[in-house]
This record gives sequence, C-alpha cells and structure tokens, in this order.
Amino acid sequence: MNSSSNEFNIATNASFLIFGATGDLARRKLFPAIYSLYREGKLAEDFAVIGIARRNKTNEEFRADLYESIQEFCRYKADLNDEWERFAEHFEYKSLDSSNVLGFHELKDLTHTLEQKFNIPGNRLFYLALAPELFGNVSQNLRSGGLLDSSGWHRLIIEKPFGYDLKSAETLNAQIREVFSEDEIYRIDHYLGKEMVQNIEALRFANAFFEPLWNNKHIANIQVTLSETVGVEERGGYYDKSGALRDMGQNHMLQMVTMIAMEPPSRMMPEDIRDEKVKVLRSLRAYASPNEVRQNVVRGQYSEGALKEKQLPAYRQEDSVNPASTTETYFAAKVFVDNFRWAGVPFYVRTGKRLPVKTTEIVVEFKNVPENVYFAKKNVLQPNLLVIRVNPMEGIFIKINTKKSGSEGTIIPIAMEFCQSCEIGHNTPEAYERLINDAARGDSTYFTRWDEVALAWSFVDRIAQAWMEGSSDLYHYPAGSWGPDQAHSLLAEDGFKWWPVNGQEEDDVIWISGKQG
Ligand SMILES: NC(=O)C1=CN([C@@H]2O[C@H](COP(=O)(O)OP(=O)(O)OC[C@H]3O[C@@H](n4cnc5c(N)ncnc54)[C@H](OP(=O)(O)O)[C@@H]3O)[C@@H](O)[C@H]2O)C=CC1
Ligand SMILES: O=C1O[C@H](COP(=O)(O)O)[C@@H](O)[C@H](O)[C@H]1O
Repeated sequence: MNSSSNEFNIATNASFLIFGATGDLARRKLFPAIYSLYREGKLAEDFAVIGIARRNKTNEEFRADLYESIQEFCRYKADLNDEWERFAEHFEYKSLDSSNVLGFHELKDLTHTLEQKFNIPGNRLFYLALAPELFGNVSQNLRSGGLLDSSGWHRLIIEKPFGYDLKSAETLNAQIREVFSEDEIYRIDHYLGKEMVQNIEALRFANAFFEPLWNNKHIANIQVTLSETVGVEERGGYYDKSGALRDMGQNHMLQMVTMIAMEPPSRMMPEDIRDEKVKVLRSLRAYASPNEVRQNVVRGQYSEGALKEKQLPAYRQEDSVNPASTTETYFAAKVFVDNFRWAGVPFYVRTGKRLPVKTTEIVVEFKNVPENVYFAKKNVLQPNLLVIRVNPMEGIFIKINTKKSGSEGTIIPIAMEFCQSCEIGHNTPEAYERLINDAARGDSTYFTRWDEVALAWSFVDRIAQAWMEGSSDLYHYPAGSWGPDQAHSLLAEDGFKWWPVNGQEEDDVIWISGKQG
C-alpha cells in the first residue's frame, strides 16, 4: 500500500456494509473507489467490507467479481498476488433480502465477527446502493436487526434519487430519520465529489480578483451545461418515470448553481457551507404559473438521429421505454437567484441525453466594458468569459481581449487555459472515492442536507406539475444535436447565446500559448 501520496486524512477503522453489492453502481463505482482508496493509503489498515444482495454467492465468487470490477473500471489495476489476497480477505458476501428483517440478525453476527477479526471498534458505514423503494425499509431493518447496537459510529450513505417529488422525499426522510439522525445521513450527489465542482470554492474564495466581480454589476449571465452522448441505455425502467429534470436538474444542476451563487461562508466547515447553499436555494425565483414555466423552461425528447456517423434510435424506440412516452430527455431553463448579489442575472441551465458531446461546463459571461473606446477602429469587443470545465476536461479557461500584435489598435480575443486534467492526467480521484472517504471520516460537506433536498424539490415540483398539466410543449430534437431550437431562443430573447463548450472555443479565439497569429 502506498501512503506517500496521501493528501486526505485516513478514514477511521470501519465496516462498510454495501447493500446492492451485485449491482451496476457497486461494480462500476463503489468497488473501484474502495480499491483506489486502499492503494492510496486512504483507508484505515483495518477495515471490512460486506457485500449484500439476494442472489447466492460464495466469498470466493464475490472476490472474483470484485477483481473483475477493478480490472475493468478502476484507475489502478490489481495483480493476482499476495497484495491482492491481503486486500480481498477484507471482503465477505452475505445473501439477504433486505426488505425482510429476518437475515439482519445473521448480518449483525457476521459484522461483529469481522470487527473482531480486523480490530474494528464498531464503526459502521451502511451504503444503500439499492432501488429507492427499499431505502426506508432497510433503515428500519438495520435498527430492528441490532446493527445499530455497536459502540462505534453509524452512518448511512444513501443513493439518489432521494424521492420523486417533495412529498415522497418527505416520507422517505421521515422513515430514515426514525432511525438515523441528520448528521448520520450522507445523501450522495456525486457531482459534489467532482474535483472541479469542489474547486469552484477555491477559485472564488482563494483569489482576490474573481470575488469583487462576482455579482450583478459585472456578470451578464451564467450558463451551466451538462451534456451527455449516451441515451437511456438499459435504464428505461427508472428513467422513463424520472426524466432529465428529476434525474439531473433537481440534484446535480441545482447543486452546481448553489456552488456558483453562494456567499462566502465564514468558515470552511460543513454546516457553514451548507447553510450558504441553502440560502441560494431559498432565493431561487419560483415560477409563479404554468405560463411562466412555459416561458422559462424548454423540454425536449430525442428523436432518431446520428452521432459520429452512427445511426441512433429515437427515445421512444429504446427498450423498456413506453413507445408513447412524453418523458423529457432534455431540458433548459432560465433561472433567477433573487438576492442582492444576483438580482437580474439569468442562470441558463441545460442538460440532455444524446447531445453531441459529453461535457459539464460552467460559463460565466461578464458584462461589457462601460465604453468601447476601440469602436472607432471598428472593433466589436467580445465579452470576457470564465469557463470552469468540470468533466471530462478539468480546468479553467479565460477569454480576454488584447491588442493584435503588430496591428494599430485591432482588438482580438485570446484564451488562457489551465488544463488540470492535462497537467496531472485523468488520474484524479473519482467522485465516489472522495465521497466514500469523506463519509468514513465524518465529513458531510459534499453531501446534501435535508433542507437542500427539500428546497430543490419544491423548485422542481412546480415545473413538473406544469408539465403534467400539459402547459408546455415537448419538442423533439434529433439524437446528436444540441437540443430543441427553443432552448436557443431562451437566451436569444435576452441578447445572449449558448457559448460553445468542450474546447470548441478554439474556433473563436487565439490561444495565448504561442498560437497567436
Ligand atoms: N448505476 C449507476 O450508475 C447509478 C445508480 N444510482 C442509484 O444507485 C442505486 C443502485 O443502482 P444500480 O446499481 O444501478 O441498480 P442495479 O439494479 O444494478 O442493482 C441493484 C442491486 O440491489 C440488489 N437488490 C435488489 N433488491 C434487493 C433486496 N430486496 N435485497 C437485497 N438486495 C437487493 C440487487 O441484487 P440481487 O438482485 O442479487 O438482490 C443488486 O445488487 C439506485 O438507487 C440508483 O438510482 C445512482 C447514480 C448512478
Ligand atoms: O446521476 C446521474 O449522473 C449521470 C451522469 O454522471 P457523470 O458523472 O457521468 O456526468 C447520468 O448519466 C445519469 O442519468 C444520472 O442518473
């Protein structure tokens, strides 16, 4: 195990009980994250992982699956040697129907045995990588089955979606709160675990020159894009009920808006940061009527199209999707944060499946200088942009105006870029690595508190309700396009446009790194 690169605190000795251990999330994200933490020395030496699901499996079979998942999805690869054996011996499998309390007593005994074997003082992290319908029931079964009787700490990591609307989220929260206190609940929003989302705070609060400009006097608008090339894949059963607004809007998108818009916290402590984020959510202007929803929110669904010359089916032709589905696979919205800092600044947000590129970016467009003194020379000044690239590229791009070398007063835009992923490669910790490590250390900063979840749902519910009442059209966009034209009109009517994302700014600007021509 290599602990030399350890920048994080090491997690305390704990048992990780992963419910849904044979599922997609565990295979693609959770096990690779645990292995990376182990390789980087960010797990305590003494830990135990119990994988829980209904199907029968021996420990050997479970460990073989674990190995495969790491080889396929982890940024570190394993070799089948003694080192692997030392890691794998911490993993055991328990077949159990988690909706039924019966097996929980045996699970408690197994946990206790492993705690003795690995010298773990009763600290237990329960990770619910299960269908959301089971969240409430499992929480109750943990208590009834005696799994909360140990003397260490108990924490619950709960996956999304946290409810389907405010009402169902309240019911779920009440069920969980009967068992766990708020500070024991870690609601995952994996976007908060992304390096560049966390970096928004550093960019804003560790630099003298952004924060003074970070307000409605200097910022014209903010654009948040979460575009995906994938379609619904095999997740139609869930997605067709959810749609883009609930799947991405209620959580990841609004969380990024809060990070951009929040006031500087007085201390970088979990509750201080989350308090500031909550204030942003409280300041979101609620759409007052279905008509306002129609004017400010565009919804779309992909039709047949092509991406990189590959023909793609329409959403309604995908397996496990209702052929008459009106679920949105895209939405764009104009959102306002009604407070002193942001009054009058539109936040344009958009997300969709089957768009031309996979990217998450935030563009901050600054207002023009008060007077264009270069106008006489026929210069039209382009606005300054700050682009925060969240994924897959990670970094910061700034667009500024400068005099063209050798010209007599010709102003041209140039680009300055810090490409974090180019500097240190794509080997930065995955979101799930950070978040599992945070939870095991008891740091809830990048998990969503209940009041955040509730406020986000009440904002989203109005939109969903208006759509359900049929007050907005569903526009179809060809797979592989940038979504319905109406999403462009949303900005055009304010005199703005969506800025190109994912490095496409190159067409617009001259790069400062010697490319100036
Ligand atoms: N996959 C992803 O990328 C993401 C998933 N999520 C969320 O994570 C959660 C899990 O998703 P995912 O892994 O994709 O789902 P899967 O359907 O792939 O896996 C579900 C898991 O739950 C187990 N399970 C189902 N019913 C029971 C039961 N009664 N008792 C015990 N185990 C049970 C299944 O195993 P078995 O059949 O053997 O019991 C399986 O291990 C969901 O809440 C999802 O919304 C969130 C973001 C991304
Ligand atoms: O939570 C979700 O996120 C993914 C996109 O995550 P990313 O880290 O790959 O950007 C999305 O595909 C999925 O529909 C949604 O449930």
